[in-house]
Amino acid sequence: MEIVTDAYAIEAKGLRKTYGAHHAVDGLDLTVERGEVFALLGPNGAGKTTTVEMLEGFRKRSGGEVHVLGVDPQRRPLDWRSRIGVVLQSTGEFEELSVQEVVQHFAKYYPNPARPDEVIERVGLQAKRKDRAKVLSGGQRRRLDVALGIIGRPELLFLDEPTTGFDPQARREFWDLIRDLAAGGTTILLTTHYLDEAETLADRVGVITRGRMVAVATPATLGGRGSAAAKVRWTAADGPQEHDTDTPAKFVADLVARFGGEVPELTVTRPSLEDTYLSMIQETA
Ligand SMILES: Nc1ncnc2c1ncn2[C@@H]1O[C@H](COP(=O)(O)OP(=O)(O)OP(=O)(O)O)[C@@H](O)[C@H]1O
Repeated sequence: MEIVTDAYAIEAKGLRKTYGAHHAVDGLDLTVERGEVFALLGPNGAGKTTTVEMLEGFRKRSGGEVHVLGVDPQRRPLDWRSRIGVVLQSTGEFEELSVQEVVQHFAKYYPNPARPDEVIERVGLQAKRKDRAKVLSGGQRRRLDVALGIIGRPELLFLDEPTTGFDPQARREFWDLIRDLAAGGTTILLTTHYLDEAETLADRVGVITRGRMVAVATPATLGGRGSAAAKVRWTAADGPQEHDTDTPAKFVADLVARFGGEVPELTVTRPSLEDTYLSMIQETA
């Protein structure tokens, strides 16, 4: 089927990458709407980075059709590259330059860059402006990577495991930054192993196993999660109790009536995104 070129930020059909006999990406389909935040999930070695690097134009595909902002990424025209921001899994360049110098240097590659000082502040590195890149901690280095990804005001931002090594507060601050960018209309494709990150940030998630997209849904509905039975837990005279039900409100109302008031240690839960993801991965393994 012919791809309609400019309707989506990303459209890939039957995407393939083989290394010798190994099918790292094996006929993967992916559509990302403009303005959407899309998270790619999947176990180690599933093919997420290979997919993202083919979409960025850094790796040649072995097969399939791809359009990113209406362009075949393998062509990588200059004006297209300036519309895209990339945060790779790890970078180790420019060790001797200061944070400010690195960001200023990268700003020069773009026709309409953001102000370097503003970007440094947005990623929370203002106190480290004058420090050389090589003395930054792992999490600070990652923030610098993110700064370089957004300095060109990209329409589409690729983030490969962006918050690995972040402390909890830095992760929250990063999430705020991503929400800001998304609110400003930036399309974002990220890979992550943190299910809470996917749940908080993503409009939709896609699960990749063995080079194939096995599910695409909103975080709330992945794997039938939205309609899964609720688990009610409480403590009775003879110890902890639990019960699975499709009608938790009615079940809890009956419990309250039975107890004649408060039910000790009452909780009602649905499967977390992590529960759903893990059972999905086991099924397709
Ligand atoms: N240059 C390469 N040569 C040969 N095999 C490769 C190459 N790059 C990746 N692979 C293989 O392709 C598969 C997919 O790797 P990829 O890095 O895309 O996985 P991933 O889903 O990003 O994993 P992770 O979550 O660990 O980052 C793996 O089996 C990997 O060993």
